Parts: sequence; structure tokens; C-alpha cells
Amino acid sequence: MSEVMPTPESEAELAFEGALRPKSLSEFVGQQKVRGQLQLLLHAATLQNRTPDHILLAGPPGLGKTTLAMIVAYESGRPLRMSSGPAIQHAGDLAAVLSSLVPGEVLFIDEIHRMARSAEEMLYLAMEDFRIDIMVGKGAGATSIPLDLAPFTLVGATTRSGLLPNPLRDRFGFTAHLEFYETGELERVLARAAEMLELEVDPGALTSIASRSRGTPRIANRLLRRVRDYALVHRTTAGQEAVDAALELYDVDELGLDRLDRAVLDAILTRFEGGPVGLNTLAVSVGEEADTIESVVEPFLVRIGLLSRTPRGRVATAAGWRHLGRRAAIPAALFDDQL
Ligand SMILES: Nc1ncnc2c1ncn2[C@@H]1O[C@H](COP(=O)(O)OP(=O)(O)OP(=O)(O)O)[C@@H](O)[C@H]1O
Repeated sequence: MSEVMPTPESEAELAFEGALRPKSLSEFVGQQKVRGQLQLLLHAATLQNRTPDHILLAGPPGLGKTTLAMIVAYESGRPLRMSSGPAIQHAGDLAAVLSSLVPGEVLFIDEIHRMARSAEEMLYLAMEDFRIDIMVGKGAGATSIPLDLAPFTLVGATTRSGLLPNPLRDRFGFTAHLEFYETGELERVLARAAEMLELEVDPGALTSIASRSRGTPRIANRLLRRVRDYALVHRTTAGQEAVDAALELYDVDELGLDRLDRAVLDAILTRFEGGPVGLNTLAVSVGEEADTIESVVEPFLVRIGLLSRTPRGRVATAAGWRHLGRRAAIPAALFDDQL
């Protein structure tokens, strides 16, 4: 008798994410402006029977960049090739991908800011003229052989658009800036997910999960999964009590801050008297990558008004002090900034 192997948790999470991905623009919740912009761009390309312009998707993780890239391919009826910046460490890696694209294919490069410099330069020409120059040989005898490419649409995604060199940024026909979602929008994301998972959740509980999801659909769906686990294990309904218990267990507070968000805020208050403190110093003090603090933690803390970025560094706001239950030592930097 064959034994059924359980699915590893990480795979189950991925399958869960994949199953919940909206397939079309009409199923995609929120980001109304970006949806309208994309719709126009895709429609115009269809009317002219050409490949859509290259698209850059910028914004914090989990807001739907990969999902939108898939939607661009789906809506324009074109095949999709997926790659990522860290996988492109040499110009040759990119040449291999580009030269094997079929006409009209959508090429998605996630974390495009992490691609090798030499590949970036190759991409400029590829995006503009659908052509690359392959270098053959070394030193004085090196020659470049031009290679024509099939026309394609590049969809790049980045959490750090500021790191992209201008020549690359300028070659995108359109840059979509994804914003954090409102609670009402996340409620819709969650209601759709609950329905697809055939999970009964009280409407009040959905609102509560939505308001504690850092404005991020990926986090909303993940918290829903934890609430479902709690209800399953404790044989209870997925109501407010299950939400409070599950989120407390996973260190998600009433504003949706997680352990790292609080560690960053706490370090600014406790070790640097509210700031200003530089990014690298802050990263070392919480033992985290500066990149993660800048692209994941800060945008959310700034958005909900607990942190402000000043030319001299990061400063906790009065609301930041209050959130961690501290009395502000009235940092001088706050006055400097708010006068
Ligand atoms: N607007 C949306 N409506 C419904 N679900 C969404 C939406 N945006 C994202 N999601 C869900 O959130 C999850 C994460 O989305 P996605 O992988 O597209 O984010 P991302 O921005 O590409 O993240 P990363 O930068 O980490 O790759 C997906 O499972 C998707 O189902």
C-alpha cells in the first residue's frame, strides 16, 4: 500500500497563494488607478495588433505585482515567461532568456533592481530595438554579433524603484505605483478567499483581519489561513474570538504591526531616543537587512503615521511613541521637522 506524503507547509502556502490569485483585471481588487491605466494600455495594443509597451510595477512586497504580470499576459492572450533579478547574474543569463522568447511573449522579471549591471545594459537595447549584441572572444580580438529578438513585453517588478538606473526606468512605457490597500478593499480580498476556500467567517471577523493586515493582500490571506487553523484546532467558528487568539499567538498587534515592525519602532525609541537614526545603524541594531527595513517595514510605519523619514534619518512620531505605550521624550528632531 502506498503511503501518502503530507504536503510540506511551505508548498501548501504557495499553492494557497496561487489558488487565490485573481486571473483577470476585473477580479483584481483595489488599485483602481493602476487597473484603469493597464486596461487602456492593453486595449490600445490590441486595437493596433502590437505587443503592449513595457511595464514597471513598483511597490512593497505582497501588493500584487506578480499577480498583475500574470494578468497582463492573460488579458492580452500572450504566453508568460517568469524570471527574477537574482537569477540574472551575467549578461549571458539574460541573453539566454531573451533569445528564446516567442513573438509577443510577456517576460516578467521580479526584483529587477537585483539584476547584474552588465545584464541591465543588454536590456536597454533589447527593450528599445528588440536586439542584443552578443560579445564573442576577449580582449583586442573581441567582436560583437548582433542578434534580432522576437518582439516582447517586459514586465519588471521592484520593491526599490529608486535603485533602478534612469536609462532602464525611462525605457518602460508605464510605471504602476502600487499603494497599500484600504481596509474595505482587503475585506473584499478576504471575502473572495474565504468563499474560494469554502470557509465560513463572520463579517466582523473579516473586517478585523483586514484592519490588521498591513494594507497587504498577501498578509490578509496568510492571517485568514491562521484563523482558519485556529478555528479548526479549537473546533470553533472563525469569529472574532478566533481572530484575536490567532493574531495574538502570531504577534500581530491591533494596528497590524508584526514582531519586526515593533522591534524597529522600539529600537528607535529605546536606543536612539526617538531618532533621528540612519538606516544602516537601525538595521544593525535590530539584526535585519537594511533592504528589508527600507522596503518592507518603513513604508508601512510611515503610511500609518508612526514613523517619519527626515533628511537626518528616521524619527518616531508622537503616535509612534503612544503606540508602544511610551511617553515621548519630545525629541528635538520632531520639533525641527514639524515647525
Ligand atoms: N488586488 C488583489 N486582489 C486579490 N488578491 C490579491 C491582490 N493582490 C494580491 N493578491 C493576493 O496576494 C498574494 C500576493 O500577491 P503577489 O504575489 O502578486 O504580490 P507581489 O507584489 O508580487 O509580492 P512580491 O513583491 O513579494 O513578489 C497573491 O496570492 C494574490 O492572490
